Amino acid sequence: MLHIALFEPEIPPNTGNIIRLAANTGAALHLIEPLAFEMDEKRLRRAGLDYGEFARVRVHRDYPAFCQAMAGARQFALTTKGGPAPGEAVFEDGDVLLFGPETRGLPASILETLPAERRLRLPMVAGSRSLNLSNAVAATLYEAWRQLGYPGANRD
Ligand SMILES: C[S@@+](CC[C@H](N)C(=O)[O-])C[C@H]1O[C@@H](n2cnc3c(N)ncnc32)[C@H](O)[C@@H]1O
Repeated sequence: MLHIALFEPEIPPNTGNIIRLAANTGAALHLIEPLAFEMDEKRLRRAGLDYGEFARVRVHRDYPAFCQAMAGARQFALTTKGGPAPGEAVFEDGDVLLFGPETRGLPASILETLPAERRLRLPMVAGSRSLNLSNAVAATLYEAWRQLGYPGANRD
């Protein structure tokens, strides 16, 4: 299973899109606190999500707690300051795809802990600043899932 991790996400509709994306692809979703919003069932329903989609979401109290929970898993950080594109990485079952908050990106203190080949950047044309968070997650997750052969997918 692939793991998506959102570090301190700020914008509820982005997280809502990513909850649906995780449910659609069989990925696990990890939200790393503090969150800029509440994740209760009533709000999720209002956002068009159902409880089944929320069931695969785990909330972690901070980044060290997340690392402890995911000990042994390889983390790939997605950053506008990164190097190789996701298509140049080789993903494995159990990998973590880690994304930063909408207004700040991932802090240097986290990026510095990862080797350069695990800091990835989605290519953009010159002059672009960044992709929307949920688009960045979708593009990266689909590349990783493709590399694994789309396990669990109904391909009829
Ligand atoms: C809206 S962006 C953050 C923008 C922030 N000002 C920055 O430069 O990092 C939110 C998150 O989406 C991901 N992201 C957006 N565009 C990306 C890109 N071109 N390559 C890799 N990750 C990207 C990163 O994880 C980023 O932290």
